[in-house]
Amino acid sequence: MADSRLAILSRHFTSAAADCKAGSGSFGQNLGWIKISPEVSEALKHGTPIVALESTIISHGMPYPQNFETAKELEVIVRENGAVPATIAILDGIPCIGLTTEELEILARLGSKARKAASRDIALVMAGRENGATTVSATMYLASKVGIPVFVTGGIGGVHRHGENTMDVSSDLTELGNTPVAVISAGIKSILDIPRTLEYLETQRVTVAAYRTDEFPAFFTQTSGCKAPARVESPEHCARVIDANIRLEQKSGILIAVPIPREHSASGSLIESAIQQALQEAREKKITGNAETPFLLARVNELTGGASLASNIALVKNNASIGAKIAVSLAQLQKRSYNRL
Ligand SMILES: O=c1[nH]cc([C@@H]2O[C@H](COP(=O)(O)O)[C@@H](O)[C@H]2O)c(=O)[nH]1
Repeated sequence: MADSRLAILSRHFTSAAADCKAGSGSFGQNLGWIKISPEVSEALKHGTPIVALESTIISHGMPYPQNFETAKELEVIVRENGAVPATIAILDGIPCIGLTTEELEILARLGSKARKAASRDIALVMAGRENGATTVSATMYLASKVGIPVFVTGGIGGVHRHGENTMDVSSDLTELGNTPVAVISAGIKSILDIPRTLEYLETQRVTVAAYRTDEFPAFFTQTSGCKAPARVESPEHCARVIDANIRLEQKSGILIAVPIPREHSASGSLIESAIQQALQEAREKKITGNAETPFLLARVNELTGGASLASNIALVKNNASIGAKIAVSLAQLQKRSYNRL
């Protein structure tokens, strides 16, 4: 129900934002564990569309200074499309919803010195007063805590190749099964096992749809050889799916997979052979667990002479523009429902 959605939003807002005395940047007495930027706090209060953005992509996904430039550009794109950006990270042990440019730069310069923080790591990073770059799972969790239903990233984690033996399955997938946030991504990299990832998402009750295509995209390439479980046609269509998920009070999330724009996917086969080589090297060097994705991303970028980084940046920007339009449509839909009450 729209009213319950609004009630949830307002509960989240009053408990997290108001108690945090959002706007002053100081911490509240009750829930003094999270900091919401004044701009995001205002947007939450007024039902202005917001797009959550993750921070592992900044620290571990790209090198400095391209990571800093991209992080700033993503926020500009979100704004140009009518939404408020909320980059999420943990700074000095405090989960932050909405970062200043200075904070974005701190994270970008820290790179892999920041801890790659998945959901399970949030408590550890807080307790240790560390800096944590949030992955898809941790960003989803924190976004949902404050009532942000739309989140843009590049790619999500998945079932790793040979996952049937190693059990290496990203917690992004289980978080998607447990947290009602819509993740807008370019699909899943072919460094992962895409068919098994789609199976696992089904098991987790995650709604998965590809944007204006029948095929599930593979991050650097528009195609993966896997049929998408469903297809969505427009930001309005995505917003209706998200709105329905909220009305149903589903606990699970939504994955919207947006193919990389064709002009940036040209180097797909070059990237694919680099991926094969990087996977081989990871096996030889016995690089596993949460170190594997950053290793593969960096190595593929080296092997492609920077082409993969350029594609990566292009697809995230495309996702940011579509994600912001989805957030705008969703906010309009919810306002219309609210006005009818
Ligand atoms: O193309 C990318 N895929 C994944 C990541 C990051 O890696 C995380 C998944 O890591 P793992 O496979 O260790 O769960 C994602 O949530 C995201 O933050 C990234 O930067 N770029």
